[in-house]
Amino acid sequence: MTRTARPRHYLMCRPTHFEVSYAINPWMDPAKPVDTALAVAQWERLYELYVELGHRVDLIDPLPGLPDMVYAANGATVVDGRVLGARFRNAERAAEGPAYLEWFRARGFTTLDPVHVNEGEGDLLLTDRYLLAGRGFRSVSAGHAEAQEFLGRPVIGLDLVDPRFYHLDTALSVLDGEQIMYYPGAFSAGSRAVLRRLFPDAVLVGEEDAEAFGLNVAGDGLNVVIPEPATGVAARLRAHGYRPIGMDLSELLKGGGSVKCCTLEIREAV
Ligand SMILES: CN(C)C(=N)NCCC[C@H](N)C(=O)O
Repeated sequence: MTRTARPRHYLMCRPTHFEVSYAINPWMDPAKPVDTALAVAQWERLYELYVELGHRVDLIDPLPGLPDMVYAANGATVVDGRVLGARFRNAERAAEGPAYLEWFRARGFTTLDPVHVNEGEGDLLLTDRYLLAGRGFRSVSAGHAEAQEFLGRPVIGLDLVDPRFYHLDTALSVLDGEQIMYYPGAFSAGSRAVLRRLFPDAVLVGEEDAEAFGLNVAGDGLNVVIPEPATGVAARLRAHGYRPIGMDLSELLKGGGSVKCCTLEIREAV
């Protein structure tokens, strides 16, 4: 199958203040040392790769005291130029929502400051037809309803059941249009049945690749940027006509995030 790359518009946040000073997911261990300079260098390679691939990348200023702000995907959800702000479950990240929302407000986007918890594109992933919405660990069903009402896309709620895969974007990725890739073990039996029904041609990934954050990827329809250790995902993607590009984001993995987490997609009004 012929795949076509389409330039994307991303928002990223340099990990200037990155550290692991608290633990809100099973990957985080404040006792393990973090090399912030290495995190910045790895992040910069990701930024440069996006620019080389022809994507537009805007930057938001990192704020001291918000080490997880590098995970820009959690900062908002942007569809048709409408920006649904994030409301975080954990107090440690609460100030990130308003910071991201202000960035969009200052640039003239239509914004909504949400009432209910949703952790941006960490849990809300857009296909051509649906807004796939994770819940169970962070975002809640009322947050999904708020997303549907504001963004005008039908929400499909999906129950996450494995704490290692606490955000939807650790367990599922949208590769292009209606093509998704996911790790079935991260979902409840009912949600697996929903996914099979809606996406019979999905690419399925095993536990080892999911654990290597192989579903936390950013694609443009042809190129798919993936964490380097997810070699099984690379092979699956190649077999489906995509061009996987591996990146080393080992330091950012210590906070429980990888490629997709660092990448918020800005979908302008058409
Ligand atoms: C792929 N994932 C999980 C993300 N979209 N974001 C990473 C958030 C990491 C942060 N320490 C937290 O636990 O919230």
